[in-house]
Formats: sequence, structure tokens, C-alpha cells
Amino acid sequence: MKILISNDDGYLAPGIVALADALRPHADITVVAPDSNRSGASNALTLDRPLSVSRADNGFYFVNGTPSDCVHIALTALMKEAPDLVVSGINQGQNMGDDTLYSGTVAAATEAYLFGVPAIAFSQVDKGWDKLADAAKVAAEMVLRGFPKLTKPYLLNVNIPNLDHAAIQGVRAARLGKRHASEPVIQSQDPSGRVIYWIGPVGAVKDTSEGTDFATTAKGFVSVTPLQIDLTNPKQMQALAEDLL
Ligand SMILES: Nc1nc2c(ncn2[C@@H]2O[C@H](COP(=O)(O)O)[C@@H](O)[C@H]2O)c(=O)[nH]1
Repeated sequence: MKILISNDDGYLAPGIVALADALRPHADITVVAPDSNRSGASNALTLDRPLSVSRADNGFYFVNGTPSDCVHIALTALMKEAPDLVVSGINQGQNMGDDTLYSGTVAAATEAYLFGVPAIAFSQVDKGWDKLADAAKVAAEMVLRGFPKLTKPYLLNVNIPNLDHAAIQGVRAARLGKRHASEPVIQSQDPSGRVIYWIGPVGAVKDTSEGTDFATTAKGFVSVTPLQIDLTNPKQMQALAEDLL
């Protein structure tokens, strides 16, 4: 089994090292990841400058670009054969609900899916890399158990609670929850008096009802959400015809 591994925390992040270590005994792995943390990059592609690929001493490739750039370059240039699976992560921090729209971790997996390669994005619920080895064990188990059964390309978003492996309650399918709108921007001044802005914190969780990824992980289960790319809003198609056209 050939697996391409990427992320958005960068090629030096503990999460991608742990994921590669967990999968290496079971698959022929290739790692292609950003040269620095690109959290929040979403599906951005770098179109305004050329990109370069370097190789680290541990064999990981790293790119001066986004997570989507990394997967795009890996699939269309670096890898002689298409991988059987692309996995992204393990992200430091959750990607649940609306996070998935901003997430570079999810975007790396999405780029693979758009090229017809099955893909899984793995995130740990809490920041700080606590229980990372346990999360890597869970990710490897899911890949080894789940992958052979699913033939159609799929795009899975997986969130793993920061728990000992033995304390994890199981794996559950879950729908995306929802967050409130992001907090307001944080305005300040730089030493020259110029006004500067930091993007505000992520919005508070809004929909944590039964069956959401938020609720599932809060109970100690690993949440798995199948994602789709078609952004059409079917409920508004009729309304559009009546109201606007
Ligand atoms: N500070 C803010 N963070 C946000 C906001 N909306 C989403 N996010 C977070 O970004 C990361 C993206 O995930 P990654 O896989 O790229 O690391 C995710 O954890 C979201 O919660 C926001 O408005 N402000």
C-alpha cells in the first residue's frame, strides 16, 4: 500500500512525524508537507510565484507552499505512481464543524480527493500534542482496518480525543457540528504606531447536539465524518428560481 502523508502544521510538526512513524511499518510512505505552519490556509493554492521542493535528512519533502500545493505537487510531479491513500495530519487541534472550511489539514486531503485518491484528515481535539502517540496508533488502526473495505474514493474528516488509547470509547460516524461566527478581529499598533490586526479567536461551538462531531468526541469517541465537495444548496434552488430569477 502506497500512502502520501501531508499536513498543514509543517514538515517538522510532531503530528506528521508520529503519523509517519505509525504507518511506516505497514505501507510505502511518502511525506510532502509545508516548510512552515500553514494553519488556516484552507484550500489555497500558490499561483503568484513558483514553488520549490526540498528534502530533509529524514526523507520528508517540504515545500514553500500550502497544504494543497504539497499534495498537488506530490500527485502530479514527485510520485511516479499514484498513492492508494492520502492521509493528512495529525493536526494540533480540532477540525470540527465549520473548522473544516478553514482547515489546511482537511484541504490537503481534499486536494487528493479531487484527484480521485481516497483521503483522510486526522486531527487531535486539543492542542498541545498530549497523547499524540495514542492518536497515531488510532490513525494507523483506522487506515489498516478501514482502507481495504472502501473502494470508491472517499474524503473522511477524523477527530481523535486526547486520551490514552485504552480510554478511547470507539469510532463513530458523526455529522459536522456548527460554530458561532468568529470572534472580532484584535486591533493593536506596531512600534511605529501603525494599526495592525490579528484575526480573532474561532467562534464558540453552537451545535453540539447528539450525533455531531463535537458531541461524539466529547464522549471519548473518535468522530469520522464523510465530506463532500459539491457546495450547491439544493434547498435554495427552488427559492432562487422564485425569488431572484
Ligand atoms: N483564530 C481563528 N481560528 C479559526 C477561525 N476559524 C477557524 N479557525 C481555526 O483554524 C484552524 C484551521 O485548521 P488547520 O487544520 O488549518 O490547523 C481550525 O482549528 C479552526 O478552528 C477564526 O476565525 N479564528
